[in-house]
Amino acid sequence: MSPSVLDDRAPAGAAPATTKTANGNGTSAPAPATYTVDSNTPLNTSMTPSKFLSHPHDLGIVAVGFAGGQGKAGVDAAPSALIEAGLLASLHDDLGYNLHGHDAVHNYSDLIPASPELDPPYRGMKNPRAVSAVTRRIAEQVYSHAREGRMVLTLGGDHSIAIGTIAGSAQAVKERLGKEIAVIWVDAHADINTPESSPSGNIHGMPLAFLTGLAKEDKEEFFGWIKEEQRLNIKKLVYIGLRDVDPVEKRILRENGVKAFSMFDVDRYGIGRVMEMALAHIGADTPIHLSFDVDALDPMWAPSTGTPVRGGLTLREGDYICESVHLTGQLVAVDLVEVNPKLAPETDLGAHETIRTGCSLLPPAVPPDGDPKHNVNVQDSKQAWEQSHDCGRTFSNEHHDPLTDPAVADAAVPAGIMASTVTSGSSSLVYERRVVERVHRYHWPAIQLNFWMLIMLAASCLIIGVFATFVETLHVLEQPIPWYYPYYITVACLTIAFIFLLLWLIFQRRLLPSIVMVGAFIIFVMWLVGLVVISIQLWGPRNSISSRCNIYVFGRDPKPKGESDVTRSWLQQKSVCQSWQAVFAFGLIGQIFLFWIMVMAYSVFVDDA
Ligand SMILES: NC(=[NH2+])NCCC[C@H](N)C(=O)O
Repeated sequence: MSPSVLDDRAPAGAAPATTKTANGNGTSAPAPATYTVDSNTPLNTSMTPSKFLSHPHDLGIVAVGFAGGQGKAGVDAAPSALIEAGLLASLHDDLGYNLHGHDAVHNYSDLIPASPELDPPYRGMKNPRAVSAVTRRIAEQVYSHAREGRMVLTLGGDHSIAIGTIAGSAQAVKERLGKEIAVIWVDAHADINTPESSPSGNIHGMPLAFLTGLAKEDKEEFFGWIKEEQRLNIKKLVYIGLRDVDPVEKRILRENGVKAFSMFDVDRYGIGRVMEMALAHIGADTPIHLSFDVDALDPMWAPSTGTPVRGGLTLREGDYICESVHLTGQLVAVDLVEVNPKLAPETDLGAHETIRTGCSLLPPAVPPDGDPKHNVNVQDSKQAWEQSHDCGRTFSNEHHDPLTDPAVADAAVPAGIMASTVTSGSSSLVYERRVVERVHRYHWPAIQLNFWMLIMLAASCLIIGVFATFVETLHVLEQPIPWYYPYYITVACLTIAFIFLLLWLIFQRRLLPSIVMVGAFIIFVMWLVGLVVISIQLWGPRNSISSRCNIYVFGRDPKPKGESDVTRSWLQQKSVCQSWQAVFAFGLIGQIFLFWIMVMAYSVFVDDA
C-alpha cells in the first residue's frame, strides 16, 4: 500500500527519538540491539515486485456510493469526499498509476428498490434485496478489473460491499492463477454474524458469513448468487483490530479456528509482530485482499464512522498494516469502507480528520516495476508520499492537530511511551502511543545448520563415550586419571548444551547470530585446548600413544591369534588405540565445524543486517 515508513529506521544503539512522519504524526522509535541499519539505505518505496498482478501499474477503481448495509445515511458520500480530497489525483499524478473505472461514483439506483416497502426484511436482514443486488454488481465490477491482472481499489460504502469485492477478486484470482485468496480484515468488528445471529439486522455485520458459506441461502435475490469460486476459505481469513465482537461471532471464530488479532494482541505484541504472525499464517504464495474498515482505527483518528469503538489502532498502526501488506508483493485488492463524512461527532472537523485518515491509509505505494517513470529517487518518493498523504489539503487546517503541534510532538518520550494531551473542544483526553517493537529477521541456512548440529552432536557424544570408558578403565586399573579426560568430557557436554540452546532459540524464533558467534567462540577455544592436549598425547615427543600403538599394536608381528589372554589384551589395546584415533578425528572435525558456524553466523549477520 503506502510507501514504506520514512522514519522507522534508527541506527543501532540510538536513543529513542521522536520523529515526524510526513503525515504529521510522531513516532517513538527505540532501537534494540538487534536492529541495525545502514544509514545509506534508501527509502524502500517502490521496488516491491508484485507476485500476482500482471499489470501492476494499473489500478481499477470502484467507487461505491452505497449505504444500504446499515442504517446511517452518509457513508455513501465517502467516495466523492475522498476523491474531492485528492485521493485519485494522488494515485495518478504522484504515484503514476493508470486508473481505470475512476470516472464514476456508482449509486446503483437502478438496483435499489424504489421504496423501503418493496424491500422488506428477510431472515431479519434489512434491505436484503438492495444489498444483494448491489454487491452482486460490485462483484462483477471488481472481477472485471481483477481479471485483467490489475490491483483493485474499492472505496465504500459500508462494509456489506465486501461481499461483492471479495467475491469478485476471489473468482478472478481463481480463474487467473488457480489459487485461493486470503483476506486481511482490519476492523473493530468481526462482521461474521449470520442473519439469525445478527443483533441489528444490518448486513454490514454479516459479509463474512455469506462469503465463507456460514450463512447459506439459495434464493438468488438474497445472496444465492454467490458461487463456490467466489467464496472465501475461512482458514484464509485473518482479522486485525477486533474489539467489539458479538457473542455468537466469538463462538464462530473459536469453532472455526479463525486467526484473529484483537486490540489486546496489538497491545501485547505490537503491530510489527502481529503483522509478522498474520502474514506467516497466510503464507508467501497467497494473493491478499485487504479489507480495511476505518472503524478499526481509534475514533480519535476516524471519528466519522457509523459504529465507532474506542480503544482502536493508531493512525500509524493502520498505515503500518497497509505498508507491510504492500511490501509482501501479494496484495491484489483493497477496500476502504465505513468512512461517513456526514457523521462528525463533537467537532465539525471529524469528517475532515476521517477523510485525511483514509487518504493516509491509501493509496497503495508506487507500483512495483522496472518502469523508469516509477524508478523515483528517494527525494521524489518522499515528495510523492507527502503529497499523497496530504490529500485532505482542500480543508481548512486551522484546528489544533496534536501531532503536528511542535509543542506536543517534541514532548519528552518517557520510557518508550509518548503521551500527548489532545484538546478537542472542551474535553481533554490522553493519547498513548504504543511503541512497535522492531523484529529483525535473520535467514539461517537451515540445512547447513541442521548438519552442523548433527555432526557436533556426534563428535561430542563420541568424545564423551571414549573418554568415559578410559576413565573407567583407569579407575579399575587403579591408575591416576589425567586432567584432560574430564576436561574434554566437560567441553563435549557444554557443546551438547549449546546445541540444545540453539534448538530452543530456533524454536523461539530468536536465534541471533551474535549469540551463536560468542557461544561458538568460547567452545572453540576450549575445544582447541583439548585437541592440542590429545595431539600431544598421541604424537608428543616422548612415549607417545601413536608410537606405542605403532610398535605394540599395529606393527606387532606376528599378530597374536587364538583364544588366549595375549590375544585378548592385544585386541583390547588395539581398540584403545583406535579409540584415540577416533577421538582425534572427531576432535578435529569438531574444531573445523566450530570455526564454520562462526563464519556462518557472521555471514547471516552481515547478509541480513
Ligand atoms: N462493519 C461494521 N461497522 N460492522 C458493525 C457490526 C456491528 C454488529 N456486530 C452488527 O452485527 O450489527
